[in-house]
Amino acid sequence: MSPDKLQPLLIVEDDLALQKQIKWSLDGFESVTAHDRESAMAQLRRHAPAVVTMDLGLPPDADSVTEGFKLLEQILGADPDIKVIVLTGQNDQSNALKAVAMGAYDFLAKPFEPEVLHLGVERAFRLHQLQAENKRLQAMQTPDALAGLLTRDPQMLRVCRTIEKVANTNASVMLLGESGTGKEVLARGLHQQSHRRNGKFVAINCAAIPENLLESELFGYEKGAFTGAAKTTPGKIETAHAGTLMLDEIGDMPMALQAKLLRFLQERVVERVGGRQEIAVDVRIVCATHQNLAQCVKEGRFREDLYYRLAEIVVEIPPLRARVGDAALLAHAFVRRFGQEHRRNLTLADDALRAIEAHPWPGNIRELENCIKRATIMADGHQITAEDVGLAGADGAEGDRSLDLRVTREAAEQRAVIAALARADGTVAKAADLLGVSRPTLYDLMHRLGLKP
Ligand SMILES: Nc1ncnc2c1ncn2[C@@H]1O[C@H](COP(=O)(O)OP(=O)(O)OP(=O)(O)O)[C@@H](O)[C@H]1O
Repeated sequence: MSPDKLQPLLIVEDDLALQKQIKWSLDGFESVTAHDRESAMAQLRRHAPAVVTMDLGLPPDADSVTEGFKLLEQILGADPDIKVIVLTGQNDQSNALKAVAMGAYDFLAKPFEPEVLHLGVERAFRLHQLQAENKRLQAMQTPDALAGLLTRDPQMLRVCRTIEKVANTNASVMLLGESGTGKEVLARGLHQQSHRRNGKFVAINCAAIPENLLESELFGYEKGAFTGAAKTTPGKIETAHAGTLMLDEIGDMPMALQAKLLRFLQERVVERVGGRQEIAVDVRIVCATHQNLAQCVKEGRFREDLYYRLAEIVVEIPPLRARVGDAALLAHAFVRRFGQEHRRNLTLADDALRAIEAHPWPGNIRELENCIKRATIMADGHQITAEDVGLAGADGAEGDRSLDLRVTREAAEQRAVIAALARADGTVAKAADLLGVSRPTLYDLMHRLGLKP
């Protein structure tokens, strides 16, 4: 099923005779029409066209191009992938060029040959379809370095894409997410994906180390710098030279050390405790926290200047309860992993799956992992039951986000397909049964939604 078959052409033209003529010359395409900016935007919301042809001179002032340019801006603001073909007056090349500079796909001077218009529209549809296909394919892939990270949730897949995109830059990355959401997995993935960095991945948990030791852990110390400093020891920053340093729970870093870290980020040199020599270090910093750092800044518990140094790219990681279908997907994977470890062939019973899907998982993936580990030990037979996972049912009521029927319908379809595939552990025939559709229909849906089994 091609999405462009569902996405029509929108013809915006205030001269009704000309509108008819354009529609007629493009009768091979499914089309809808509009005569001014307001009706064009209403049609855009209703039909999500892939291609738009538009006149620049639109009412209330059809002799000027003001409304046309406003409309062009609004269309591309709503969806930059829409291909807009601008129809201009005979000697209006400057406006045509301005439209293209604003992002229009092409222009055509009136009066135009119907065949030329037909060809332009056809090419625009083809390009739109190719780009959409490309996007779908990209969205389907979790980057190799993140191969251990399981997800089918669109928001989490976007997080993976961001990690992949920023990997080969030097930008500092801040990972924000609840405990157990996979911040360390992502930080390691970022490091592995970064081909420029052939040094080590070094992680330090700022909350787990007593304040007086954190400085020497980070910056290292010279022999004799303090009692017990028996030999010169490089710090974590130095150890991560040419690699990546992960500062976990950065929100817990004491103020005095925040100042020292800021100095390092500005000057990119470290001085070991008790040392006088400045050592240049090239390191990519990834920090993570479950705290609301912006709030910590407001409350004066975290330095604002350090925050901006660290937060060049901020990545928000959704909690497990907000990821569509991931609880079941991960549960199946953990059952396989722990089953193999214990040499047992185990599967999840339906009641266990339903309990897993309904649970809010405050401890996120780590909690789920532990829960399945325990359940694989508790299970008597080949099936893990709801009792083995030890979860009380909960209702997963959700807030309603959008009232746009098309968007809501598509979102509902996507959630149902992802959830069915997850519950069926990727078996398409079983997922089709759960959804009450045929297998080919499900394949079509998966293709359209960019989902793999
Ligand atoms: N998407 C995922 N697929 C598979 N395993 C995952 C995924 N996300 C996290 N895990 C696993 O869950 C556990 C917790 O992940 P991780 O330590 O990265 O979380 P975290 O956010 O850094 O937690 P904390 O804030 O408590 O340090 C790890 O064992 C990790 O391998």
